[in-house]
Amino acid sequence: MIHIAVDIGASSGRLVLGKMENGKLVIEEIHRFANGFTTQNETCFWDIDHLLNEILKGLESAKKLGYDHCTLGIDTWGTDYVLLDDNGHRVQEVFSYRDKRTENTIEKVTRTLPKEIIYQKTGIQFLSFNTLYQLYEEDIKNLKVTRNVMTVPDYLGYCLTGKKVTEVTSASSMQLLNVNTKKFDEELLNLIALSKDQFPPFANPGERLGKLMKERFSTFDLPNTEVIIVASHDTASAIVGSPGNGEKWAYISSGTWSLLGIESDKPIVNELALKNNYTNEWGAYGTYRFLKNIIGMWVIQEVRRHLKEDYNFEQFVYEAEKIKVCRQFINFNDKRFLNPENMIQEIQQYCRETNQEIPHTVGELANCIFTNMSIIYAMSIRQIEEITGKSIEQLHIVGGGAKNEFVNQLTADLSGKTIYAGPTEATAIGNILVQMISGNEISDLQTARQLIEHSFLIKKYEPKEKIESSSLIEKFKQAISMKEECK
Ligand SMILES: Nc1ncnc2c1ncn2[C@@H]1O[C@H](COP(=O)(O)OP(=O)(O)OP(=O)(O)O)[C@@H](O)[C@H]1O
Ligand SMILES: C[C@H](O)[C@H](O)[C@@H](O)C(=O)CO
Ligand SMILES: [Mg+2]
Repeated sequence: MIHIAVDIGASSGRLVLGKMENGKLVIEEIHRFANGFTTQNETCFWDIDHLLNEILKGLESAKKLGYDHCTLGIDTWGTDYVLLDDNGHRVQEVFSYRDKRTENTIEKVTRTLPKEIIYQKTGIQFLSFNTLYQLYEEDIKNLKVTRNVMTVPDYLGYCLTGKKVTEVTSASSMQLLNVNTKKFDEELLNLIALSKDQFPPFANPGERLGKLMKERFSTFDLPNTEVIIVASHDTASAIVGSPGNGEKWAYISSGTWSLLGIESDKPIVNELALKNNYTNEWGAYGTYRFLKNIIGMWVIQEVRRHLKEDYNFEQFVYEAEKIKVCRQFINFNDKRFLNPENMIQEIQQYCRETNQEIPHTVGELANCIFTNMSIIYAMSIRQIEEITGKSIEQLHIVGGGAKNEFVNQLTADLSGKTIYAGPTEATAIGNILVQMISGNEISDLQTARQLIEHSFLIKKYEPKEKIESSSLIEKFKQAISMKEECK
């Protein structure tokens, strides 16, 4: 049986075909396209119709390759949503989470319901763009004509099949689900004037969504395509696709964001987790994604966009490696880096404000980003160990960022952990594996992960250079706290 993963991240989308061959999982990328939001009148939107079109182009490629029988799973980035009217039409364009309208919404909402209570209820980290805050800022006129609120992957599934569901791994990131009752939280819904009936019924990864609507997609249709509900939040699929084994592993899903955390069989909701802003998003098969959003490779993507010359990511790594020493300490998780006008100028301005050397060259900029990212990774690993009281032995870095050898080695050196880098398409792989488990081709998650280890190249990095990580992390902490005081 052939399976197709539709995996759409914030910077790129792809359709990846997966099948078993000689006891191994073999994948083939059949279509890739760029993704990104557009800014009109200072408002940031996704082009959802473009995404749908690209999915159809990918299906056409599959058909050209001779496939006519497959299952299909869709995952995308999280927290954004689509409002649908009574006719199933979009009420408005789909906002990007980087839109500035929610910049100060957490403060507004938590005046009514304190952070501690929201965290006790949801176990979800406070990010300015969680769906809760986006819906809080929504135009009431639009909400009045809204029949359904759907996440982006669920909406794309609806466009293909006509079936509406609320898949739980994406839904949990809304910060509207109660982690204790496992239902929508009425008090949170009241804050945004919505009722639970406006959300389609819950569905879990592995359930069947339905066949492609033939009447709508007659030219693109593979005659027997069935859409399977996968872990539709791309991070949840990436974690399914991470070949961790045992109890002592952590992961970084490294793409536009870096999602660093552990898989837990129960939510971890306590004071320390709240203080350090860790989330308990729901994962596939009853797991929890205890993790933290780190700003990730978005920073280098934006530097690349603003450079006059065209650089590729290999060149950034090459140039960064030439400069060994860390010259700046920057808290890239500060909200000023979420969507600045010009990332290069924002970094330089931060350095000016903090009396640090200003990075100018491509190598200096890349080194400063990659080094600080590795420091944040090492610090976060320590935080998780402190919160859980358990030590981590292996760190799996998956996603496009796993190709960054400089960050991989530096993270090993700074954290003292063994790093396993790859697969770089862990998200698409996790998407495919859920389809395979659903079709009884694989028995369970553990077997799926063994299959990944057996099928893909995973590169190991041992801590080698003795870096005074504690002193570097201390310097970073000091620089950050000085900056906090300056605010
Ligand atoms: N050859 C390379 N060397 C180093 N880094 C690379 C290379 N190729 C890609 N990357 C990194 O991978 C990132 C993109 O990763 P990926 O394709 O997993 O992201 P995505 O799926 O679009 O985003 P999301 O996090 O939303 O899923 C780039 O920003 C870049 O930093
Ligand atoms: C906002 C991000 O999309 C989200 O938190 C993250 O999990 C993601 O989807 C990364 O692709
Ligand atoms: Mg991705």
